[in-house]
Parts: sequence; structure tokens; C-alpha cells
Amino acid sequence: MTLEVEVNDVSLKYRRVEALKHVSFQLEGGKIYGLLGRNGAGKTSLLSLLASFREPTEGSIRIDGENPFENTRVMQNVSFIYQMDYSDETEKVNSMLKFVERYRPHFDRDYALHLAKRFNLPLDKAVNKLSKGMQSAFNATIGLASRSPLTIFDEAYLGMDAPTRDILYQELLEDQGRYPRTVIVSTHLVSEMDYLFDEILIIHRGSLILHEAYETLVSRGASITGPADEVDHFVGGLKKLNEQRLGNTKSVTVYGELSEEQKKDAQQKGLEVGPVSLQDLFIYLTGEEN
Ligand SMILES: Nc1ncnc2c1ncn2[C@@H]1O[C@H](COP(=O)(O)OP(=O)(O)OP(=O)(O)O)[C@@H](O)[C@H]1O
Repeated sequence: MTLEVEVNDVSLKYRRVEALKHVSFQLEGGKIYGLLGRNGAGKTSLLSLLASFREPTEGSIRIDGENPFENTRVMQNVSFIYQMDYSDETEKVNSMLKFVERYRPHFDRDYALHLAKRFNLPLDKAVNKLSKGMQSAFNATIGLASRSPLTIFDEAYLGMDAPTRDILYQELLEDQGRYPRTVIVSTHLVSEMDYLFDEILIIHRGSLILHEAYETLVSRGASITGPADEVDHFVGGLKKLNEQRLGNTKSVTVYGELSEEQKKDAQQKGLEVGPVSLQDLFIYLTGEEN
């Protein structure tokens, strides 16, 4: 089960800080959306509106066609996973999972236990005695096993080591394949997580500057690799995002789609043309000059 999300001209102010400015977009069900933005861009503010933690100052939000604020029917189908403060949480992992099951209509206990095992979560340990990374794994277990039609992960990987993050990504993809939902993932680990995303949203200084399919976005640039002097000659006049050199071999990432003629020219010169990385595009699009 999935939910459609509609954000219409939403602004959010915290006293004098304008955290979101006239943000509009629509999300279809069944996809994984990557939400990217630099520190303070407004990602958590946007996600907390979708999770009904607060109301927009202006504009409207519709989840499954309804205003989600104080709307129990809609909100029981939305999970918002973020780094919670568990310092006073003395309940054990097991009993917390049982508690969550009571108010999550799609919760799958067997899957939660499978995840707890994969994450090496001790079921009989108090949640406030878990390490930071384990608390994140506990949150991720709830987020995945709830199978909420709208599932939101706000930097859900914080404190997890690389193998644990890898388990999270594998489980997210596999379970999304079995039980499609609408998933929004905010992250700073762009190059590590890019393969998870169907569509990308980039928020910059409170404004949504881009919402595109991942494939379309990465076709907006190219990497050119080959002998340094040939590469330099080829990319002269193109917008360079990044360059690397190893001996006489150089690789330059450029912004802008190459024409068929340019691609043929590159081939004739023995240059290799590859895709651009989401990370390079993200750095460029949210750079100081933009
Ligand atoms: N409770 C609050 N009161 C006042 N200002 C706030 C509050 N929460 C966030 N802000 C401000 O709103 C802006 C957006 O913050 P937000 O936390 O949404 O950014 P973010 O993109 O999630 O950042 P990060 O990647 O660093 O977590 C920032 O300028 C921040 O200082």
C-alpha cells in the first residue's frame, strides 16, 4: 500500500527564520525519493511537516488527498524515523517493538525479529543502554517493519557502521520490492546511497531547486576520461564540475548533456564517456555560487 503526497506552495517560518519558501511537489506511490540538501537547507523542517509534527505557515499538504494534521486515519499510515533521544527510555527492545505493533496497522512482527537479528540487536536490553548506532538500527527496524504506506527516514543511518548501513540499504530495497510504499530518505551520504533512489529532490536555502528522476538527472552531465591533453582539449568550453588525474590519464566531469556529435568525437579521439555521479551534480547545484 502506498500514499500519494502533495505539497502546495508551502512555507515555514520559525519566528524570524524562513526555513521553507514556497515549496511545491507531488510524490507518487511505490517509489524511493532521495531528499538532498546542505546543512540547514530545510530537509528536517519539510519532513516534520509531512509527519504532522507541525503545520506550515503558508500553503497546504495533502497525504492521500487529506490534510494530515491531527488526522489519525492518515497518520497511522505514516512513519517518521529520525534520531530520537532515548536517554530516558528504560523499556527493553522487545517490549518497545510490541508497543509499536499496537499502533502500526501494517507492522510485521516476524520481519521485525528478522531485522533485529540481522542488526544484532539484543532484544532483552533497555533501549537507553544501546549504543548510538544500535539505537539507529532499532529505529530502522521499526521504520521497515511498520511497512507504513508513507515511510520517512531522516538521516536514519546516524552512528551506524558501514556494514550495518549496508544491511539497512539491502533490506530497504528488498522489502520495498515485496511491499511497495512511498519512501522518502534524507541523507548526506549521497555517493553511498544514490543507487537506492528512483527520484531526487534537492532543497537549497529553503527552496526546492530540483525534482527529477535519478536517471534523467545523471544524464545532465558526463565524465570524460583519457590522455590528459586530449581530455583538456575536449572539455575546453564545457562547464567542469570535477577533475582527477593519475599519471597521464585524466578524468573530467562536465555539466550539460553531450550531443551525439560530441559523443562521436570523443569516441574517435579514444576518450571514454561515462555517467556523472549524483554527488558531483549535488555539489555543483548547491555550491556557493548557486
Ligand atoms: N526549532 C527551530 N527553531 C528555529 N529555527 C529552526 C528550528 N529548526 C530548524 N531551524 C532553522 O531552519 C533552517 C532549516 O533547518 P533544518 O533542520 O530543516 O535543515 P536540514 O536541511 O535538516 O539541516 P541538516 O542537514 O543540518 O540536518 C535552519 O536555518 C535552522 O537553523
